[in-house]
Amino acid sequence: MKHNQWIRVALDVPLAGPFDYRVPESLQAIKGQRVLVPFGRRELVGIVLETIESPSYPEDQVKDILMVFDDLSPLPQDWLDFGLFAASYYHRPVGEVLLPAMPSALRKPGSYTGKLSKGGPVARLDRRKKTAIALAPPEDNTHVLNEEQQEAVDAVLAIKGFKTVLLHGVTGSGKTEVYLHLALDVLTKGKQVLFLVPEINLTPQFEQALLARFQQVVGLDGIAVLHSGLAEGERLKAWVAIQRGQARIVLGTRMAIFAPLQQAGLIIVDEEHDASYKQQEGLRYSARDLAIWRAHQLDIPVVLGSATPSLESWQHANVGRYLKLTLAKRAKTTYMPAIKLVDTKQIKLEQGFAPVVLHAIRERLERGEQSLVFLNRRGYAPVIHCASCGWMSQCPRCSVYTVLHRMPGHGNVLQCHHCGYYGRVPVKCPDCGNQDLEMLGRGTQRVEEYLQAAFPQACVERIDADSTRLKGSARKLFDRVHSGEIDILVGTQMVAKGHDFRKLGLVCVLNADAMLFSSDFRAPEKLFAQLAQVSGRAGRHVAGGEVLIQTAYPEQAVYQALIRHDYDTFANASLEERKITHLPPFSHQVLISAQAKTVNQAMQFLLETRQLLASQPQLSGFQAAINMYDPVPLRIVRVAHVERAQLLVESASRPVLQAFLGHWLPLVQEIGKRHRIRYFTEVDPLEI
Ligand SMILES: Nc1ncnc2c1ncn2[C@@H]1O[C@H](COP(=O)(O)OP(=O)(O)OP(=O)(O)O)[C@@H](O)[C@H]1O
Ligand SMILES: [Zn+2]
Repeated sequence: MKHNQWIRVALDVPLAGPFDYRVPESLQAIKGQRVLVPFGRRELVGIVLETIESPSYPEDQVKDILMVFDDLSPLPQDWLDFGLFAASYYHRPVGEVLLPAMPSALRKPGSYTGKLSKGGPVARLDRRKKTAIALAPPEDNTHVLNEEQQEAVDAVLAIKGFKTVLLHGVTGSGKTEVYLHLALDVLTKGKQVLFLVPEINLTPQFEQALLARFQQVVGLDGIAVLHSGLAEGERLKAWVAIQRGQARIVLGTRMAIFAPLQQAGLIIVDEEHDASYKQQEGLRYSARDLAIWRAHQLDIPVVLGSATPSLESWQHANVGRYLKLTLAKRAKTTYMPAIKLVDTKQIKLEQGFAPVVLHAIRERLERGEQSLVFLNRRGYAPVIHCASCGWMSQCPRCSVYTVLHRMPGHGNVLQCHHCGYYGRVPVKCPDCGNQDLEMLGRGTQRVEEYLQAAFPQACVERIDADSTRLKGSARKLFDRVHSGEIDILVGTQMVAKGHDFRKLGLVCVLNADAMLFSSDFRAPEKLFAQLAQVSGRAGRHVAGGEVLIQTAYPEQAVYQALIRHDYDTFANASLEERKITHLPPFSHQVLISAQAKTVNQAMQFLLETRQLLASQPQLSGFQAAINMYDPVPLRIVRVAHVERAQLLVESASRPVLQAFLGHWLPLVQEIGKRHRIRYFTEVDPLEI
């Protein structure tokens, strides 16, 4: 047999490639294997994409690969194809998709070369003593499915091959139980289940449920968890178990969509509407959208679950492209919580609280029930201000205010939520010398402090990005909520979704209006989802759940739909508006965001790229079908001394938009090089 001499390799470098190499006689390299190659002055790990007849540049310039790693079986063809699809859809080099998907130990040259490598990371992992001790599985509370749940399970099990299912179940309707029943069926057929959740904080709750239900079926090593909070070794262990087919259930956040599954039978995407499925840097992918492509590729069903589906998914279900299944009732209490609007125009607030809200918290305390105070703003106060001259605490690097934080042991600091800047709190106004600086507004820290003072007998805790910075601290806090130890919980969106708190009777929402007048066309959709989710934490196990939303605009449609628990009407009306205004899901969008020293430079670059549509003959065919908006500065124009502007491109047809990008983006890249400007491309942006 002829020695296959030439291979094409995916490398994690920001260049288009292709990268071709020679395989010396002494080595064998096949598709899907990882290889060590020289690249410039460095050595890199790459993935063999294919063997080729001849390289795409002169043979004498082609270098030899240095090593082949065969400590794992080659990555499967369908995994490579999946990466190639994602790369082409999001217009990124394939190496930037495939390599970052893997644990770093498998793509670092250092883990295979040098004295300490000892046969590479997989061998080291295998040699390590198996420490997994079979603990008794956690208590399982399997439920007999109610009628709605049973119908949903039956409908999914009847599917042959690929189908997207939208499971629209109100909060607390028992979607998890449906997922678990589906998973059991798939596992008994010997297939794998991929289970995506939006947030790391939700993984322990689901991991417990999966262990309880399936540890006997698949063994302790049969469940692998993948998320960005894992230590490197844990991530490697999970990856190896998945690629070897030992892990039967893969639970993870968005990154888990790139798991090298061996025999997948079902993909589940819980809280499919959640923006956390969108990666906001590097490869800006949507794990929800990729899950649908992956299921299609593997010819298996994919279940998207939500109480408040994204309007994209809702529209697909309305026209019959997705199978819509509904859970209209709560599983335990059968009652939805009563949602009431507290009109703040009429009343004087006490530290941001309406008297009825404080009264309601007191009542729940007396009954031994928990209350959740939801406020999407962390820190102590959003800004400090001088009443005599109007000075405000502005970030020196960004066009935003710095937020006052109380740092235990460090006193007060001003912190920028955009660039990470820290500064001292001035003792007097830097402009006029006035010594009475005021705090404006309130964040979670200030609310926590006030509630503790107002209810000294209660256990008040705060869950937000600050209180959970240390590894494991979020889990501890959530455990304390579940155990009932915490009486009043103050939290940001971290606590709003997915959690099944048993003793929580009351939810209070403080600053909902902040999102009401955003320029983003998705703002009402997001607000409805967020409020419905946080409301859904109330009264899941006890009757009499109540939600109090403080607002100065109770007549707004989004609030009116919310108090009636009427997602359907809200979603359909929103879709009508989107249709008239040609917005997604009735059009498809791509965003180019440019960053420069001055916003003018960024705008100039975008204007030039915009003009290509009219000036380049090869783009003229697209003029009728592509709509380009005027470039605009971002709402927060400067972050860390960099100014930003964006250009939105739109088309009614996804394939036309994709074809256009294929022609246009290489020209954009040339202009970018000429202007020496940093920019990124985002297909299907969620925030505009
Ligand atoms: N058939 C059933 N009978 C009784 N209780 C059930 C049944 N199914 C589920 N439950 C219980 O109902 C509660 C809510 O279920 P679950 O957390 O799955 O809701 P969910 O639909 O995921 O809600 P959310 O969208 O708010 O996350 C859980 O405590 C669960 O154990
Ligand atoms: Zn800043």
